[in-house]
Amino acid sequence: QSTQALNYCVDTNWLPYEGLQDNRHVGMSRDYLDLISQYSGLEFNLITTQSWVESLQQLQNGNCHVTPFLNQTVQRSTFLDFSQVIFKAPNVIITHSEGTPIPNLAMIKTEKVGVVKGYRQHEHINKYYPDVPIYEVPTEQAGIRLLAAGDIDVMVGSMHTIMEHIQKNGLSELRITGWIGLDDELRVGVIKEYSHLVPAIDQAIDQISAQQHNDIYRRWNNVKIIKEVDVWLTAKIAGPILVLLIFLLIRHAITVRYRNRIEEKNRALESLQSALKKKNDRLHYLSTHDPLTDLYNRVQITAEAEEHIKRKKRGINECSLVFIDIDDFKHLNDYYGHNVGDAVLEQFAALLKRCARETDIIGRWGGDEFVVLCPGALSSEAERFALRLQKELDQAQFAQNAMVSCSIGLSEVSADDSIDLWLERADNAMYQAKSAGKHCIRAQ
Ligand SMILES: Nc1nc2c(ncn2[C@@H]2O[C@H](COP(=O)(O)OP(=O)(O)OP(=O)(O)O)[C@@H](O)[C@H]2O)c(=O)[nH]1
Repeated sequence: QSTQALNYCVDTNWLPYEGLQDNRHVGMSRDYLDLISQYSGLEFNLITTQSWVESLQQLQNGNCHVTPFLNQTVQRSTFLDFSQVIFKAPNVIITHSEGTPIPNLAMIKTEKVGVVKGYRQHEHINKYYPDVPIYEVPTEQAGIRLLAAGDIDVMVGSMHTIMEHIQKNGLSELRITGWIGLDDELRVGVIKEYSHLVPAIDQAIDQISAQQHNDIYRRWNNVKIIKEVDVWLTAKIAGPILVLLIFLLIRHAITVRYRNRIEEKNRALESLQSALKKKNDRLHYLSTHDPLTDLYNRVQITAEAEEHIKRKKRGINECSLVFIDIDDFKHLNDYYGHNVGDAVLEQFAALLKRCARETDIIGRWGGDEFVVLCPGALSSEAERFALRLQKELDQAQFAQNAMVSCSIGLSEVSADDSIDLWLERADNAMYQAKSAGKHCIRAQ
């Protein structure tokens, strides 16, 4: 093993084979050179250049002693000796997917073919296809872009590096359509002055295992770039969908918020409506009922009586009116007090309800006066009710054991009646009862 240090140059832009990134040597040739150094003991110092053409010049003028990954050509053999082949891959033809696919260089007539300046495909085409019009490009990447832009018709290059450029630049419109009849057979090139080192390099290459070859290939030809392109494409498709989704989510959230608010307001409105209905019902009740006894008031009794006069006029049915006045109520009030008077009025109303039929209409006319309308009843039937009432009253027990009696006037509705006349007759009858000593019944 030798410990000799050698300067080396590389192609600056030929990934995944090799390239310079931040003036550091990267790519497959970097891994191979490390293994060769490890197995041969040779040391390699990178001389940075701006391009492959400059690297070739440095090799020609002796500043660079070695280049790790290049094809052997007649011209290059004039100043370099070559190791055995380290890596092999086809050189391919690339066209635009919309153009005619070109499987080999013999098919080319007038198409402009891009070839990287200084690459050995130049020598190959000149030698075997002298009529093909060559268009020199500075790098494979530049050539690929010119092809995508339609400035050249065909590009030739190394399969792996070309694929890397296509994927990296997202140029999915380009296709590999053929083979130029040439393979990359990449070797270490050593300038003539150091050609005695070639056997040591060959021995080192022999020691590189199949597994190590595989690992290097995989490391530099993985699908990382494709994944990046996929991510970009996915973002392009998913971006608008995401924006739309966010818009729909925001709209949904706003709609839900407003719907909740409206529902809240509706609930408040419903509760207000229900409270209003209760109040209206209460108002209606108060306008038709007496609050102390819960019986109909004078207004409602009058309306009901008028209805029965109309029915009588139409000959539908009879109706009798029972006018009731509690006897000596003033005295009861004076003796027991107004509260007891109220209690007696309530108890009297309850007694009326008990004695009356379900169809009878009972009301408080005012003060200690009550009216019962007995639909369908003739005066005689109304009298039976009045007698039942007097009897119940005699047996009833009132607050403070107060003695309560009443005078009752009856009148049957006639077809000529007005409400005043009908009431007047009943009232007169009641006064007759009073005049007769109270606690009795009279009819008119
Ligand atoms: N406690 C109470 N007393 C009332 C109410 N409304 C009227 N009164 C009283 O009832 C009494 C009615 O008396 P009057 O109509 O003068 O006659 P009376 O004492 O019953 O005598 P007669 O009718 O001749 O039997 C009055 O003193 C009224 O003040 C009431 O809601 N509660």
